[in-house]
Amino acid sequence: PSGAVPAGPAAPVLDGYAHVYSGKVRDLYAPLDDAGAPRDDLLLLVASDRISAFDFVLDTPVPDKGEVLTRMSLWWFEQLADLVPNHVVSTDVPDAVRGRAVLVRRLEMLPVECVARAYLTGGGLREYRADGTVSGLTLPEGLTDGSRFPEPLFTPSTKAPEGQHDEPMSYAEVEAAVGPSLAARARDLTTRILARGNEIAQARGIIVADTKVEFGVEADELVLADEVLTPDSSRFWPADQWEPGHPQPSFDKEFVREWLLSRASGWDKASGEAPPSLPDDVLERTRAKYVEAYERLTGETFRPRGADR
Ligand SMILES: CCOC(=O)Cn1cc(-c2ncnc(N)c2C#N)cn1
Repeated sequence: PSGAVPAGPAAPVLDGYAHVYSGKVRDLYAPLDDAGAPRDDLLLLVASDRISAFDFVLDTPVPDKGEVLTRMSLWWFEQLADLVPNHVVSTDVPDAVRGRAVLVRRLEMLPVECVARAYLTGGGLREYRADGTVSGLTLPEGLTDGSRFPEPLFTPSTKAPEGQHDEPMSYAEVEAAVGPSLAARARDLTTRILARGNEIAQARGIIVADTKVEFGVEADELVLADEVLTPDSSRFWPADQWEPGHPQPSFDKEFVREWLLSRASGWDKASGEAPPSLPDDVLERTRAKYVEAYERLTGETFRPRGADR
């Protein structure tokens, strides 16, 4: 395919597992059965230490990022267990991915990126400025970058092929894709997950501006899959710096973005070329932000379990 999206480091080979699919920063495997064939009832979801910025997967991993975000997602699954069942089976995973992989039930996934937004920014802001709506929903006048919505909005999108941007989906298109009942359930759950996420996160100094969740279906019930309320699936903003009217600083990616846009990087974003490698101090400060978000949210000290990889 054209475009400068780098292939990124190949997914590691895992004994006893078949590689199924790689996203920008995560890899999916199927466990092999005794006959060496991929099982069809389980998957291994592995979070790498890769970080993406400005739509590029950077070539310098952030130490412990995969483990911190896996542990954060597992914690959120627990916090949300009263609201929605999830796909988690176990964290008994190979040493090579210890701490940053989860064994999950393989589900029939909804063909919808279930996005909810509590604040106006990014693609939603562009749409609002163009025609006063977000995903077909009419909004009050006078909103600006970073404005908080009275209630989280359901703004679903398609699952675009690798390397392309997701396209907004109207609610009617979601109903056509999954039926009115599952569409209503998905909208209700996605907005409640973000509302609950902000109740918990804002009490700990973090705004979750928006989030993307994925659901599978099991016995006509929606099951929360993928990762949930992490800085990779959501926009995390430091609550004490929130000020509508301009782009908000990212809780976790601000150091990476600032350095890449600074003269020090020698990178010209407009060139379309892949960004340069990040210096160690930017990697370390970014790692510290992921650890800080985890410790603030969970109240637990982050202790790496993963073997030195
Ligand atoms: C590389 C990472 O890609 C993804 O996580 C997106 N994705 C999720 C599935 C999935 N498919 C069946 N059952 C599941 N429980 C899941 C999950 N999670 C497929 N792609």
